[in-house]
Amino acid sequence: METSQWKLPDHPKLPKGKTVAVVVLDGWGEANADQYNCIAVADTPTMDSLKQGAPDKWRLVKAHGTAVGLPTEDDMGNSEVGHNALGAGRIYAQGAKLVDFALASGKIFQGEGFKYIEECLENGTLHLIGLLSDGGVHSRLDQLQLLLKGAAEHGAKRIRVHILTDGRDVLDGSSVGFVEILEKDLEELRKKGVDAQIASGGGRMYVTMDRYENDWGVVKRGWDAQVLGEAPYKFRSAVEAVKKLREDLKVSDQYIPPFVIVDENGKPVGPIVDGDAVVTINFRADRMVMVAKAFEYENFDKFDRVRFPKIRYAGMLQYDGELKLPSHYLVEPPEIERTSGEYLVHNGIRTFACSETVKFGHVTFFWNGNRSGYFNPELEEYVEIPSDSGITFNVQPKMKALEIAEKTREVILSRRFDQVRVNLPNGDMVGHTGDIEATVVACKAADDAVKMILDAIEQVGGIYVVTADHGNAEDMVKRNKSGQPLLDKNGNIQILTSHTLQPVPVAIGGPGLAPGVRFRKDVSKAGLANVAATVMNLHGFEAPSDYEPTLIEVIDN
Ligand SMILES: O=C(O)[C@H](O)COP(=O)(O)O
Ligand SMILES: [Mn+2]
Ligand SMILES: [Mn+2]
Repeated sequence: METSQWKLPDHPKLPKGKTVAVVVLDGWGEANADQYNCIAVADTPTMDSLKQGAPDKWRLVKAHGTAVGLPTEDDMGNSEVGHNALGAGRIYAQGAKLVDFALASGKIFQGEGFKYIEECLENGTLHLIGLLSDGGVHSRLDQLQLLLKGAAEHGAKRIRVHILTDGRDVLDGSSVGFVEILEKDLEELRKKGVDAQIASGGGRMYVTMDRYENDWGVVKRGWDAQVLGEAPYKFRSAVEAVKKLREDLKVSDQYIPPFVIVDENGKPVGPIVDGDAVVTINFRADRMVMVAKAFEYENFDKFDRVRFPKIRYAGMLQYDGELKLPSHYLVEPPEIERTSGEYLVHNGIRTFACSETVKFGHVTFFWNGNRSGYFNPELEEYVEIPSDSGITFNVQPKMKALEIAEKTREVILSRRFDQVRVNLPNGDMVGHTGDIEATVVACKAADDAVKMILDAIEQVGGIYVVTADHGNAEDMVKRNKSGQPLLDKNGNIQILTSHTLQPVPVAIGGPGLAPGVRFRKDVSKAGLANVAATVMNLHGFEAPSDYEPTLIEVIDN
């Protein structure tokens, strides 16, 4: 786009030059207070005081389902679609939906990506690697089932599936059932003469699915099992593997150690070798970028791959548009362009973004439409506070909230930036562990961090926008349709480790907020995508006309 096309019109009423802090509390939804609502249980005076501003300065917006480009209203929100919507200001059909379309129409098998791997199907093995659940956040089992069927119809003679068990976007313990369903499908394929089997597995948080280069050891464990056929545990069947490892090691689905499936002679059934095809079946980007690098890059120094087989590799989607990674993929990713961050930088807004490693890409990569890197390094600075690695965050529920807030405060007080954007991960990362007590501590830590940031905004006469990307910590129990907690067969409540369908708050304020600014009453169906235009207004600009409408209006006093 030409420089002149990036120019945003001045807002008729709102001034420029105010520091705007945009704070995203990850996994912070709104729900009725009870003992499983960790936000309500926690001491959160700052967020409570923002709520007092309703309806003019505090409101709820939708953060799940079609409001963020997901297939149905039963789809919970997630960080990718949430931050995409917050940053892009428009609703894009997201990966989950695009893959559904491509499979339903059969176009997936006509595209460049499938044609590329198809060449290996005659003589090589097709390996499918990915998250095995119906969570719909990173992947979906029904999509894998359709891909398996279609691949066999298009000539795959030997298929190996490398599973990653979930328990994070779905209930812990549900992985056994998903493996059983997959095994049935593979058996059907075998009856049709396709040599199809599960070859390896492991829990998603311990094997393969690391993100933002927090811990390459995770990807290495996956590589060893999937490519080299080496793992500390060997089983004849994946159902047995998952059941036994859960029981013997007392681990949850997310943390099952790597295992390989072996034949009657103890030989791994499916290492990846020269001439094979590999497809990573997840549509979501963040936790696939690292493994994609391992499969795609000739020069790679993150761990010793031992063997780098000559394969044809494709992603379900292209995971990083800037790096063009991977170079082959089955489905075109959403083309998220002209994000608010890019516009604002073109209009001279000096931008700072910060989180700790586990969410760093959320306020940079996802915010900017799945694009890594700066738009203009002279105007932007992105700071990553290193996360602890190798731990589950219930043992450190405060995570790096204090460090993020301190850095943000320092940057606000320096007045070097016009927009200061942060993600506070606690409610989400600790919520995913299912540890209710720790999640309460996490929510308080996030609230403390918000306070520090708002205090700094107060000092510089700035403006704040506090919001969240989807729910998590506000509901930690699986419920029936009438909202009652569900019990398992032993009478214990079923802990909900996943996100929720709840709306999230948006709060505005600060001494720099022009008098007369308040939330409009006429955008009742607002979602996260309405936040971008709102933030642009607070910087003194009108949003582009195709953006979702702003949430605010200015009343003449
Ligand atoms: O990747 C994860 O950790 C979960 O599947 C979703 O969490 P996020 O969408 O908040 O990152
Ligand atoms: Mn999130
Ligand atoms: Mn999450």
